Amino acid sequence: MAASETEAVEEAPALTFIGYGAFGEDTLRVRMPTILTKAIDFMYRRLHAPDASTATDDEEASARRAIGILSKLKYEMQTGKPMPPIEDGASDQAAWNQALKEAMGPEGEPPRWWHAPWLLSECYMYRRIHQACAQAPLLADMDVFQEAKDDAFACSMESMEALGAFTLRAVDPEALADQASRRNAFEVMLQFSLWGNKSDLSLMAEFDGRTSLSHLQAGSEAHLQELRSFILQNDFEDVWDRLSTLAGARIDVVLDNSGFELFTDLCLAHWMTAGGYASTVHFHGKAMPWFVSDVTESDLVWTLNELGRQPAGSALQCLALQWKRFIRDGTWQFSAADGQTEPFVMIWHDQSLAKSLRDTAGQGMTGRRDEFWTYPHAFHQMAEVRPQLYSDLGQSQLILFKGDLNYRKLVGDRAWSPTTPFSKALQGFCPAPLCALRALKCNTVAGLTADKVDEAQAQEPNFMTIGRFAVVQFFDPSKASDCA
Ligand SMILES: O=P(O)(O)OC[C@H]1O[C@](O)(CO)[C@@H](O)[C@@H]1O
Ligand SMILES: [Mn+2]
Repeated sequence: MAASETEAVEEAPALTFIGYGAFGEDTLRVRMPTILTKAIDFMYRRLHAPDASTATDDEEASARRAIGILSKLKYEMQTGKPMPPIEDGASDQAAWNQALKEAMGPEGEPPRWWHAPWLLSECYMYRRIHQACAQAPLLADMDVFQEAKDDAFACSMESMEALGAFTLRAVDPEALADQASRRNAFEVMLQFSLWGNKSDLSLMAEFDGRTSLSHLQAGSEAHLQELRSFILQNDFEDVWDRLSTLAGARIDVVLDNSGFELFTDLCLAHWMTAGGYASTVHFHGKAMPWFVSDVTESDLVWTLNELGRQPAGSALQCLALQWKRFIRDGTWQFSAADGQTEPFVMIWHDQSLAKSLRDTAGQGMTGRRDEFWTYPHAFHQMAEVRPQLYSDLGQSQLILFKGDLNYRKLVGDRAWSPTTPFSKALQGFCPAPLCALRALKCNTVAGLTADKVDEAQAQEPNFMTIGRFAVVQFFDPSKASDCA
């Protein structure tokens, strides 16, 4: 039972969105325009790449138009202009424009940059980047953040090798035969997945994921011990108790960042599968490039293929082969199969595997991505806005939510008192037992004890936004009265 559940709890204040504050101001004033500039630069280089020389005049014109659209978007963002509706006719357009409508001013004026809630504003920028790319054939299936993702991946090889070797040892039947080593392995892998969240590219300058990753690789388990003191609420025992009850269950992982964090999540999923806790793992990725480093299905395929290209017999190559087997036999599915969204077929770069996977079509070959994960909505709105996804998640026996943005949506990005119980901050979102694994990068948090808040504040006044503190927070709806 998380400590804050037992503490006397003051009533949550009026539910207002978190203010921008210093960090939010920095995000809107510096980070987001920088990200837009890098996206524009990518588009410009794509337009002038050698293979674009065969582009038709129309294709060139639409790519130039995309650059113009993002340049205008940057001007609008920096001068507090209105945020116009989404108009590319995509399947998520209605949901997006409803969210924008709900953010209108008291006189019905459209939402404006700097005045609309931070969560909506930041999500909206990425949705507008997608809209600009979608109208240009030269850019339509490109990821404007791909280069940043590839760089981060290359810098993580040593950390991945360390964790990869640990994972192979942990999934060995001998290791799995011993309950104590199971518990230790789970604690280590859960922490790797937690701290893997520090490597998030939308923060680029703030804290270089690479340095924090190098810590993880240097004497990794010893270093995890040091990092433990930065976990402000650690419900590990609750999560371990829950996992220990599972056999052949469905476990869901709502992914966050590609690169090292994705690798830590796949290692953890592998261990939970090999340990018999899960017979299927559903991974939920993003339907478009999102917050620079979030996982799209092409990131997932690229990562598996990149790992598969490592030296034969290396830990990374062995893991990649096993993970592709999990996909082929349907043990691992990607994103929720809610029947409502178009299926995507895993496109594999190495044709041999593609052929064998095509031969076993239907066996884990298709997954479904759900567009809800790239809406601006808080998760307590899911049951109403995306009922099929909510009921699909209800089939899960444990859902892991990775990262800061997912956490913000779990607690509605509200200005909670940090000691408000996590269960209350979820505002009725409880499809299944869930665990949030989050490095704090934004000024909203719930479920902490007053002592821990005081301690963190004394240590670091900006503890909520510097990305050095984290939470492992568990919630089991069967133990709560107010579940939807
Ligand atoms: O990848 P994560 O952990 O979700 O972090 C994304 C976070 O970074 C920020 O974009 C800060 O720039 C936050 O607004 C957002 O919640
Ligand atoms: Mn992210």
